[in-house]
Amino acid sequence: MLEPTALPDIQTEADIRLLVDTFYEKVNADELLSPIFNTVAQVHWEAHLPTMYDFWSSVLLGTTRYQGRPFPKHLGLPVALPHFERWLALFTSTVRENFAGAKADEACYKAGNIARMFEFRIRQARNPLSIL
Ligand code: HEM
Repeated sequence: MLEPTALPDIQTEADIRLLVDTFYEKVNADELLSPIFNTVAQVHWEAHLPTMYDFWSSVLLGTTRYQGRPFPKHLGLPVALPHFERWLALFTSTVRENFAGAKADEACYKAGNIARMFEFRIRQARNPLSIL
């Protein structure tokens, strides 16, 4: 029987770029998320991808290149729970298809926490009484 090929963990900037590039390829092929990025927000990918390399490098490798505040950029988007569930499913599958190890687990865990937090804060901003 063939042994499955061992996947590397997320360790280098090249790994971060692979993660981000592969994830946004999936996003751009996704019928739910692609219109949000490409039609609604009209994302300038040449600028967005390097921002996302910086973000994930800061989150996972401890560099401090990302200095932004991501939540406000999401507040006005027409997104709700299904979009965040899809976003997380694509992110998690990207990680699991390319990496394995403690950092890969951490990437999925942190992405899930941030996605749930964004979804909650958007819902709360739209209907502040919902928390009562
Ligand atoms: C429904 C799910 C999501 C959608 C549709 C979405 C969409 C977007 C869009 C349209 C932008 C703006 C790009 C631009 O500046 O042109 C953006 C920026 C960004 N997003 Fe998301 N996003 C989602 C979830 C997330 C999650 C869960 C995270 C973190 C784990 C995240 C992290 C970021 C970051 C760091 C930026 C860059 C903000 C900046 O310019 O400083 N996004 N996103």
